[in-house]
Amino acid sequence: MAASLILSRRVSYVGVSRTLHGLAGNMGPLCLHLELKVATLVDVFDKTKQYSSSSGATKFDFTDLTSPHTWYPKARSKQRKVILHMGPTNSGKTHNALKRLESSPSGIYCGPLRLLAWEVAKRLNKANVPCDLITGQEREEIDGAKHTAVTVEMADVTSHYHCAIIDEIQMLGCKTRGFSFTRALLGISADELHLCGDPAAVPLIQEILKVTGDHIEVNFYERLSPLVPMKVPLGSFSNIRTGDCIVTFSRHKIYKLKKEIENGGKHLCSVVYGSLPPETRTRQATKFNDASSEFDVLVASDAIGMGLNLNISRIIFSTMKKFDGFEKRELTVPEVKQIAGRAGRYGSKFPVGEVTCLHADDLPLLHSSLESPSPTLESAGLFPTFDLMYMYSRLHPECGLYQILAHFVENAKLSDNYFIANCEEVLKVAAVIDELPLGLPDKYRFCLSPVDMDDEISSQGLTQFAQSYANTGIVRLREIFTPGTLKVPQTEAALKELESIHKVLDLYVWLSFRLEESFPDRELASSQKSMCSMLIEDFLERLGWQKPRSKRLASRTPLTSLFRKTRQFL
Ligand SMILES: Nc1ncnc2c1ncn2[C@@H]1O[C@H](COP(=O)(O)OP(=O)(O)OP(=O)(O)O)[C@@H](O)[C@H]1O
Ligand SMILES: [Mg+2]
Repeated sequence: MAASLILSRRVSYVGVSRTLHGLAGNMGPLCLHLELKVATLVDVFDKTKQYSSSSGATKFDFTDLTSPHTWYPKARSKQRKVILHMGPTNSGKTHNALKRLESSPSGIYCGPLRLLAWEVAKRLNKANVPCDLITGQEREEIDGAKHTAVTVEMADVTSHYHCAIIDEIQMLGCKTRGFSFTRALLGISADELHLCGDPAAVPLIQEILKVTGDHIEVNFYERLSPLVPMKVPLGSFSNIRTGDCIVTFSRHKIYKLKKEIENGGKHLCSVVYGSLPPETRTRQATKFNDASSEFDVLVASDAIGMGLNLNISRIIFSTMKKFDGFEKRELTVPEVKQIAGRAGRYGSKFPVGEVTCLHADDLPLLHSSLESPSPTLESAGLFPTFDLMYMYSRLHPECGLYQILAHFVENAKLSDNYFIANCEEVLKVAAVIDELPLGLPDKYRFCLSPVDMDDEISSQGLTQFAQSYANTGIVRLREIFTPGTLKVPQTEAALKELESIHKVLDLYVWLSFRLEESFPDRELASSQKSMCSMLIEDFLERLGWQKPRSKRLASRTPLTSLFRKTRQFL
């Protein structure tokens, strides 16, 4: 497997500030728009420079982030009607907001995940409302579309819409990605802005919007179908039944549980976890949902908490603790509710959901969490815009991006409603990228790419892409990747490697959308990404107990034909 990805140098980064640790692990697929063109920035800079250089004049403090609502003049030019749809999971919040979007002349849906953006684009197009899809790694344009479904980082704050939706708005409190939700909340220019999410976010949103002059309406929702917490634990895997979803928080445990359940000889398990390619997650979910498929049980991590429509009858927590990147801790109330709420989806074949734990000692925490309200959100994430960093860099040309970012993080002035985003992942990339002869916009772009620097293969991939780009201005995929060498993984370690290769290819596609001429092999990267997910899925089907070959084959497309199909794109 390693032969397929030729990564020459190891990544090393030092001096990442320990004070920047946050709760969430990954920065995720970020993409801030560079809202002002560089030429405009220079104009702005020249106007502001006089403040910072002349002795008696007031100094312009670039780290003053106390009025972020003023960063978005288009949104401030009108009074928006902001409609909050607040309630527990499965209460019809998104559905109602989407109804409004569908009937509006133009609009945008902003979701936290690619899977949600895909689902919304599909739903609108099916309803004969042409809808584009734009995520960090996809651009699907439909003729005549006036609607767009995006991942929140891609929200356009320079256009005007009749209707806009920000889904899972409570994520504005997320340590790493929250700032993208804040940006969308403050920056989207729309007549109507619909916000869907947890009621815990209501007071903070009201507080934030006090200064924007927007009109706010709050609608509270009730769950559409009952969710019943069980008094008895599952106890043994022999009690597993069709429609169950077992939740655990490590990849290794997911495979262990899948094997254990399948070895019982009664059920086959689909799996869903964060580092699986999103298209694989969707296909695993589809198999589980399909009543005629043999995959009738799901083993999943909290990646099922958002974004997938699943026919789950019962959620079973195998543990109430998870490792969050820093420590092993108990699940929080919102986490328990979000995951448990997946059982008994309204309109699915299991209209009543049940929830329990594998072990009896975990039941008290499950019950108390389900009965408690989520703690009220206190503040929203914020991140300095590129414009501010660029202007600061003009005054301090000796500073690399790492130093600029660290300066902003340490010195940012914020009002009580905001916290500065956890930039640890960004700083790790900055430390590597600062070594290369690149301008600030390029460095910033690489820093916001969806790279997992804790994954060795991914971080090496990013380093190599950036080095080639800095040295030659053009990055051919074949320099680091040999097509045709991917194989079905035989071990869990090989599977993990294939997932990482998928991430590197995904990163190439992401870069190709921002630096089109320098990353010309998008098609090859995309076809190899598809190949990775097919091989991963093949591994998943082979794992564990196997039904007689003839029956299994009937429900599967032979891998060889998939290979042939993919090769057509090479
Ligand atoms: N009025 C309705 N008519 C038909 N189906 C509905 C209606 N309201 C909701 N649904 C369906 O019920 C399911 C749950 O609705 P929805 O996704 O809007 O819930 P939600 O409150 O946004 O949940 P979550 O917090 O999990 O995102 C969806 O499959 C949706 O299509
Ligand atoms: Mg929803």
